[in-house]
Amino acid sequence: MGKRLDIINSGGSYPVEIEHGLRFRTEEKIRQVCPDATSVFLIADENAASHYLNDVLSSFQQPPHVIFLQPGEGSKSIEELQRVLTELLEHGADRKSVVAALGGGVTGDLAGFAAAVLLRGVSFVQIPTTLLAHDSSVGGKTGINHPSGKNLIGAFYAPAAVLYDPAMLQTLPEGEWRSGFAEVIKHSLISRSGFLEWLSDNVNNPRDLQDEALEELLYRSIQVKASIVEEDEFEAGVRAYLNFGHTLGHAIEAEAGYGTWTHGEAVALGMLAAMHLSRFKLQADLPLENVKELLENHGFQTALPHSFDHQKLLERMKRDKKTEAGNLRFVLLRELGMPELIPVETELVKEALKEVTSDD
Ligand SMILES: NC(=O)c1ccc[n+]([C@@H]2O[C@H](COP(=O)([O-])OP(=O)(O)OC[C@H]3O[C@@H](n4cnc5c(N)ncnc54)[C@H](O)[C@@H]3O)[C@@H](O)[C@H]2O)c1
Ligand SMILES: O=C(O)C(=O)C[C@@H](O)[C@H](O)[C@H](O)COP(=O)(O)O
Ligand SMILES: [Zn+2]
Repeated sequence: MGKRLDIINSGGSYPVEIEHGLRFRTEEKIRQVCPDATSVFLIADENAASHYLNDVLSSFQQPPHVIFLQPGEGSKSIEELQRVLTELLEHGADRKSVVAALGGGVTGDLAGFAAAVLLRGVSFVQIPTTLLAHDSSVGGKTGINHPSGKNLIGAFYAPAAVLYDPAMLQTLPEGEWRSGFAEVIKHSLISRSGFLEWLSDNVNNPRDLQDEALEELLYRSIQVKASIVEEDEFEAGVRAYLNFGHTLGHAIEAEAGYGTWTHGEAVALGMLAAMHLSRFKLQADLPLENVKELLENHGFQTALPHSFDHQKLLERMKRDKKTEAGNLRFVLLRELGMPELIPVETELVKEALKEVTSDD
């Protein structure tokens, strides 16, 4: 049992290990990739820590210093970054210290950015505890939010290792399984690897998957991401495809107030809007109703509530990192599995917003 991928990047490569029970071997695994580490600092989401911190700590001979993070998107802030950096410095972090993130995407993004800027960079290890973090822990995007928009401050900073123990997902609330599954669906829609077919044949509810089947799901979804980030680590081209659904998704998250919508819920609606845009702009013949039904079957909201002001969403979208010279660019699908990054006229975006807005 257990699976491993090695992600090749500009720094060499790093392992992504997926194995039930891996949390009990955390120190050994960190030492394998950082043999001369002077100390380990664990940045831990409070909810994840309440279930798994003792297991992780039991793997250490010398217990690491633990910095707790309050659960929620609000922790991806400049204030929390400052607090974490201060605590790392006050507890003697040096250039050979290792920062390890125990939690979901929020913890990984914040801790990774702290590791990237602390003393101009210390080693970083991801210990993901959510389904969504199969996406966020791989590829080296780290960062925090700004009141203007999601992830507007950050750095590409690859982990030294990703230590994924899927047994830790068992305590995830329903909505967090759903949120993570949106990124699984995203990977399936942008890839021609047969993942979409595999998913519909093998996964009814990700929560019901037993040990090996869950490892297989994570492995296959990470494989899609890995092949893209290996080709384009710093998003000069094809990596933007991983942003399918995120132009509107990020705008929804920021406009609703960080944490009101989960990342995955917002991305799911963003994917539907991007598919409408693909119809308008590329005359793409996409199975939109099937994808909508798939999302509904997994409990996603597929209609944008009337409370969202379309003009405000548009203004948010214009601050997206893909925007160039004020022109919105979207990841569209020419057909399933064939994403492209395309400039889109504001009028078409308004039409797509109307298409996804709730009738009642
Ligand atoms: N860096 C990237 O490439 C990338 C990719 C996708 C998403 N993201 C970012 O990731 C974030 C979302 O990540 P997330 O969905 O993991 O959210 P999260 O980190 O906020 O975790 C979701 C919730 O689950 C709780 N939790 C975590 N692990 C748990 C466990 N094992 N048992 C019970 N509860 C647990 C947390 O306390 C939190 O309440 C967003 O900020 C998004 O922008 C980053
Ligand atoms: O890894 C990537 O590249 C992604 O775009 C993955 C996304 O799922 C993720 O939400 C990412 O944080 C978005 O990046 P951003 O550059 O749009 O902030
Ligand atoms: Zn995402």
